[in-house]
Amino acid sequence: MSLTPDLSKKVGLGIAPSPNPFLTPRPERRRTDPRMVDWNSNRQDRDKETNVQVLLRCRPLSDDEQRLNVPKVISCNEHKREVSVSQNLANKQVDRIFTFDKVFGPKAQQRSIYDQAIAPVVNEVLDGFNCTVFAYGQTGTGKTYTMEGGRRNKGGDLTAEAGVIPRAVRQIFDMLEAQNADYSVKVTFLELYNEEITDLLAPEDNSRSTEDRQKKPISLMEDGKGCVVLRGLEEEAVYSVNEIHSLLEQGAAKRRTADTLLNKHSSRSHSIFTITVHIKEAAVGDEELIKCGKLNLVDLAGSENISRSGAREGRAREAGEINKSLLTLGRVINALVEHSAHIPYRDSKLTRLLRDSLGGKTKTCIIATVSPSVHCLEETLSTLDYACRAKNIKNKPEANQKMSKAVLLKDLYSEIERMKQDVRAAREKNGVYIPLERFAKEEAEKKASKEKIEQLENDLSLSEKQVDRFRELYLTEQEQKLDVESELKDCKINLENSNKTLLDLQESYRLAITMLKEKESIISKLLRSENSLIQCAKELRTNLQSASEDIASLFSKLDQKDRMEAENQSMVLTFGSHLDQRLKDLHRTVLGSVSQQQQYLRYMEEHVCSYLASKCDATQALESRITKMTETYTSGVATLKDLANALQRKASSDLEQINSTISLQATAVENFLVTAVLEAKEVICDIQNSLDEQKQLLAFFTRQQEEGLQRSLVSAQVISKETVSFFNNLHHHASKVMTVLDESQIQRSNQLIKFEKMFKVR
Ligand SMILES: Nc1ncnc2c1ncn2[C@@H]1O[C@H](COP(=O)(O)OP(=O)(O)OP(=O)(O)O)[C@@H](O)[C@H]1O
Repeated sequence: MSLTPDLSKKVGLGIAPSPNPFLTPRPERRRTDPRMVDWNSNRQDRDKETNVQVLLRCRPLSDDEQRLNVPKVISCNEHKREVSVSQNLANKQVDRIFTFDKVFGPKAQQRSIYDQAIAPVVNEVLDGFNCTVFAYGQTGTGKTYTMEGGRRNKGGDLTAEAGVIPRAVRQIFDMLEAQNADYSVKVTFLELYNEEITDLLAPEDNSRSTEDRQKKPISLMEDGKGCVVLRGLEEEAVYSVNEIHSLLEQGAAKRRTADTLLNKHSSRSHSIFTITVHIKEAAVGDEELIKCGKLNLVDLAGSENISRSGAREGRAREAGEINKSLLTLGRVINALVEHSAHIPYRDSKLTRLLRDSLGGKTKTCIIATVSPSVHCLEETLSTLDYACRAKNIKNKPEANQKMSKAVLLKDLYSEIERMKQDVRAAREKNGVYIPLERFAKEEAEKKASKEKIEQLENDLSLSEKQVDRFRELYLTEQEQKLDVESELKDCKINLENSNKTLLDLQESYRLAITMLKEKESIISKLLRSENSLIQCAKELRTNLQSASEDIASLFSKLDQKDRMEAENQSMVLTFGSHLDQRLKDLHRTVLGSVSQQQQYLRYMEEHVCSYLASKCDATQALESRITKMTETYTSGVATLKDLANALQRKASSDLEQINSTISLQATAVENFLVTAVLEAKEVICDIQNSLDEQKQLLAFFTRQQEEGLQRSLVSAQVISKETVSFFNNLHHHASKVMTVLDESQIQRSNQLIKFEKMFKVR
């Protein structure tokens, strides 16, 4: 930004001079003057592009916000130079991260911001550069707090809350004093309100009304070389920090502020405080050089959401103007970032004033301020996007050309001389107070004008004739015009009324739209919750239906179970009676078979006894016979022995007789043996027969026994099979009933869990 105040009117008259004060000529003259020495003509320096530095400062929650527990959506990481914004988009937590050249969180102190970010900029000013620091952000986020500070500084002492401006002033003076250099410091302080520039340092004209005083306008012009000239802007020479502070307070008090919903002391205008420093440098040969640097400190009005700031009518128009100029600033930033052929600087006075700071030769630093509150999320995101884009703006900072002191002094002296002549003429004469030389010059100009006037008079008489002709025409036209005018007046009144109604309507329309939107959102929320309720009710109904169905099925299962149990009971009973019957039958059969067997056994016993008795008799008879035979045999053997002896004694005479007797005896023995054998055979046969009989009887008894046993076995098998099948059936039924009961138990517990869950959710 190169703001060039018009020096023709003032320049620090009446202020006590410093030990070595000097005043600089108009900067526009400096640029064009061929006598100036370009001591800084360093090509590399010229072509060096630097990005605009962007800092981000997040203010702490205000006392009111803390009391209301307003949630924070911003978190700052000063170390990483990052700011993250937490957003809730469609029920999703989304974090957006922005990176800046420096980030200062809510706890950052005024001093640390200044030392880290602004002090190096001020050093550049003292090195002969033009620098701009401007604060940008939503209303109430701390732009004025950052630039000017919280509380006013007492005397020359800086308080902890002192902002960028008082600290920069202090640094400039401290450094100049430390350098022990000859210097001059001048300041301007202007306000841009509703596209009108006013001088905040202009002395108050007590003859005017308060309203007129406040609205003393400054015209903004261009010198044809792209430099902005502010005609009528007071440039005050200052010699101490305190002087600047009092000027600042004076100017700040004149700034337009208002109480809005978002800031009790909201600045309604943009303000630019400019400090111009001229420093005498060490002589190069005979030449003494003057270095010039300029620091522009800009506090922009806050961008605001008109409905949220509660601005109405005049305030709303004012906010509209603020937003319009900031919008143009945004368009300029966009055009610079996109390297557009046309940069719309001329679209607002703000961008015309900041032209050199955005894409020009100035070193620029933007402090973007944001609030951490969730209520400011939309504006915060817009500020962060804005500031992020601004990081890409490239400036080509160039140090101001140094001037030789001789040239500067010559210019100053001639300026002073001209002013002195004016003062002298004013003191000495009455009437016209101008020097003779200028009087002669003006007389010649007057003569030329007179000649011109005569010629013009001739032209005028000719024209007058023409005018007469036209006058008639004009009169008729006039009458028509009067008619039209009265109509127009009516129309204007109507139009004004319509405009007023339109504005009212627009306002009420806007209000209605916002109310409608709010209502729509409430209705849509209600609809959504109604739908979800209906959905829940439907789900509950289906759940209840399924539950009642389950309960019915449970009941039917219980009935079935009862039925089965009754059936089982009756089955058990019939089985019991059946079993009882069968067991009785078995018992009877067993008893019958036992008695039969006993009978058989008794019969067998008897039979066997009789058989044994007969056998005993037969054996005894056989034994007696055998005994007899043995005796007979023994007697025969003895007889034979006797005979043999007799025979032996009779010798061989009786041999034949003996032989015959022997053969008789042998035959008798043989016969006896045959009969004995036959008898033995008979006995054996009898024994055999009786044994066979016994065998057959025993076989018969055994068969009968076997059959009886078989029958009882079969009936016992049948009974056991039936018992087994009955118990299997019983077991099967019981397991079925158990599984049914288990299933129903699981189902019921699942349903109960579901119900519980559903009721918990609701
Ligand atoms: N970093 C901070 N620390 C403490 N208080 C702050 C801070 N920033 C701002 N504030 C306080 O917040 C309030 C609003 O600040 P300020 O007036 O500076 O906002 P602004 O951005 O200039 O608003 P507007 O654009 O409406 O002028 C003031 O009371 C100020 O003291």
